[in-house]
Amino acid sequence: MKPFSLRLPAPAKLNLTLRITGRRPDGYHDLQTVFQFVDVCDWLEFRSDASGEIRLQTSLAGVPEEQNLIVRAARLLKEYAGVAAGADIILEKNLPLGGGLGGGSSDAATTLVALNHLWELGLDRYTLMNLGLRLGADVPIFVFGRSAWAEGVGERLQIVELPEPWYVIVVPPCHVSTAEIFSAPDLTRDNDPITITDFLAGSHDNHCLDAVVRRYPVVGEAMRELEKYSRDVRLTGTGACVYSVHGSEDEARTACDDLSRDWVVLVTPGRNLSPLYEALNER
Ligand SMILES: C[C@](O)(CO)[C@H](O)COP(=O)(O)OP(=O)(O)OC[C@H]1O[C@@H](n2ccc(N)nc2=O)[C@H](O)[C@@H]1O
Ligand SMILES: Nc1ncnc2c1ncn2[C@@H]1O[C@H](COP(=O)(O)OP(=O)(O)OP(=O)(O)O)[C@@H](O)[C@H]1O
Repeated sequence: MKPFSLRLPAPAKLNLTLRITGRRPDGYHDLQTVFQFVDVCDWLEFRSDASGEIRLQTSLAGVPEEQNLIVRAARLLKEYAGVAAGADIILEKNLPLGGGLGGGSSDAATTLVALNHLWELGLDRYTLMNLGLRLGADVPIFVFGRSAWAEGVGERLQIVELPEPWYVIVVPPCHVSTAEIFSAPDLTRDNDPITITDFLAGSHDNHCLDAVVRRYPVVGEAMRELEKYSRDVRLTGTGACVYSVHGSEDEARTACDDLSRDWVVLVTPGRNLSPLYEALNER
């Protein structure tokens, strides 16, 4: 029977490496990155109705409805598929803004996937990924839903099976604008490409790191704190979040408990299958 409502997660992602290999005429950058999901999520509830309107109830202050990626995703899908129905959407926002965890992009992807179900559109994942790319470079990976090696602006995706370690993520008290970092004069834009094998052998650079730390010293401070608990500490996306990699849950929870005295900290396992598709029982 046709479902009337759906409640689904919009998980965060981590960039396990982020390389900038060139700049395009439109100002966007060619990247190489590896995405993995984590178990920290926004939650969205969708109800389809006959109103024809898209309505969003949200705990997210400061983002006008017209600019909210959830509303933009719903309208884009409605227009693309010629849908007459409407939807009521409730957002429970847990992911930090401007954190490099891709929260807004993940909300948009969950919206595309959920409304494709509720409106019974039958669009395939590839079509939804292409629609998502119109909303942002990070949307396709969340529709794809599997940990991946990515090239292009982040939309050319290839599944990679990765270890699923525990991560401790520190959320520094600042918001980093992705556009600001990608337009920074001091960003190196002509780095050599690597292969997946290089990544798996330990090449984990994030080419945005220096530009971010220069502008937001507190991000560097957070990394130094994490380095007390792990030798493997990285920046996700253009920040602000930084994370450490741990072999066991116990080790990660100990670091998290200590760091929580002074920082906002999340502790979570990595996930090769997006919690979105886990909830839908799809792969
Ligand atoms: C840094 C990453 O998070 C890595 O996963 C993403 O590439 C960013 O993805 P996103 O936030 O969805 O990015 P968008 O909303 O498409 O773009 C935000 C801004 O970042 C810059 N941008 C983004 C992606 C890219 N490959 N090159 C860029 O130069 C553009 O100036 C753009 O104005
Ligand atoms: N549903 C949404 N959730 C969060 N931000 C949204 C949403 N809709 C629009 N935005 C806008 O997008 C901006 C970036 O949001 P987001 O939290 O995805 O950044 P991010 O985690 O740095 O993402 P990325 O890793 O993709 O750069 C926000 O500052 C906000 O203005």
